Amino acid sequence: MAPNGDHQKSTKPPPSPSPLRNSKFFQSNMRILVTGGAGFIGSHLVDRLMENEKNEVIVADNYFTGSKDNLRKWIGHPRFELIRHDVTEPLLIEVDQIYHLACPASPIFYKYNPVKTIKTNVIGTLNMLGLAKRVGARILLTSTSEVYGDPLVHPQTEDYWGNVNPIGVRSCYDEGKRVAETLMFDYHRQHGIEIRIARIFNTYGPRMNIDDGRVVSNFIAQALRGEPLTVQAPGTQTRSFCYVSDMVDGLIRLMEGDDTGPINIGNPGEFTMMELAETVKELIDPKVELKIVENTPDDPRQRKPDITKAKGVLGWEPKITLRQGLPLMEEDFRLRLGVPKK
Ligand SMILES: NC(=O)c1ccc[n+]([C@@H]2O[C@H](COP(=O)([O-])OP(=O)(O)OC[C@H]3O[C@@H](n4cnc5c(N)ncnc54)[C@H](O)[C@@H]3O)[C@@H](O)[C@H]2O)c1
Ligand SMILES: O=C(O)[C@H]1O[C@H](OP(=O)(O)OP(=O)(O)OC[C@H]2O[C@@H](n3ccc(=O)[nH]c3=O)[C@H](O)[C@@H]2O)[C@H](O)[C@@H](O)[C@@H]1O
Repeated sequence: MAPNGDHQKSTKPPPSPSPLRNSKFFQSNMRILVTGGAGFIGSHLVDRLMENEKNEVIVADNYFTGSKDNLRKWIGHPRFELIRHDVTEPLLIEVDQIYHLACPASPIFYKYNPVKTIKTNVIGTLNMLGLAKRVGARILLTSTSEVYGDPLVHPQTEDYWGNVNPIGVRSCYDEGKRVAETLMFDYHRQHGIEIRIARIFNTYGPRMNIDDGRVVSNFIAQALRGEPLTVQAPGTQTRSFCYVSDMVDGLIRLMEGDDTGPINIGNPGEFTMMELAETVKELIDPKVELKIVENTPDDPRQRKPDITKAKGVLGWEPKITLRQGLPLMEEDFRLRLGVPKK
């Protein structure tokens, strides 16, 4: 073998660079983890994040209440990865931002296995904070208006500490989220982690599980099936409903802004459950009946966000009213239930 390799000279042209060199994969400059990204809000958030060609998105989800179907348009995309992962176990990856959504959100699901729900909120958030600390990522927690419990202040401002039953059937969720918020601030103060906390108020829209159990999805599915709308007693309890595209916009603004929060993100339009049922009835099927059924323990009697802080700090306010949002959700439910509009 000649050491100078002269006789090895080839007449072949040099190989062309790997096609990956020009692929979008290598241009990405923000790697974002979305835990719970196969769920309702998470999948809409992923859609929005993927619109930006500079983002690479990784979803970690255990599919308890979410589904791969919600992400089907991204599976196989070079800037997208989907991992079956339970956040109660540590996750070792390299990311720049973490949107931490993983947690069952519908009361029927979070009460199904309350010990698992509290583990998800506490150990899951601890694991994601550990990841944020190790790689220096900014982390956003989707907390909830349930941290205000059955509120004695109305509408709720962020400085209200809440009225929460620590030993009730909802505590795995509302106390779990309160501990998650505490952990976020302790990691921020002790380790300098960049944190963001959103207190989300009832959000609705396409892709909610049809049998999710939450009130808007229940009423729409019931109206389309011609079943009575189950208004839980007394029917005078209120909620304020935010359309999912407004919610995603608020979450991204919070992540990109400078304020740690907590910040209320929700639509201040407040309705009694009876008013919601009447609106769904009017829009979908005026012949459908309303049925008063028994309520569940500790159901908050009123809930409405004060969004002064979101307006001032994030320049955010919702754009879609309930009457505009319900038909968009109806359209999606009709498609999935196979009930065409007459
Ligand atoms: N939708 C709302 O009205 C609302 C209101 C307040 C707060 N939030 C919060 O927003 C987040 C998303 O809510 P959503 O309405 O999209 O609910 P969802 O149930 O549709 O989504 C939750 C997702 O988290 C996943 N998940 C649950 N436990 C997990 C675990 N241990 N490990 C990994 N993945 C897990 C589920 O499979 C699902 O994909 C939740 O944190 C919820 O508490 C939602
Ligand atoms: O926004 C929030 O912070 C929280 O709101 C909801 O919890 P909740 O408001 O109890 O949600 P629903 O189960 O949709 O109930 C809303 C109201 O509708 C009533 N309801 C529910 C279902 C039904 O069929 N009929 C009915 O009247 C309930 O009694 C309750 O008063 C979500 O499920 C939580 O994930 C979220 O964190």
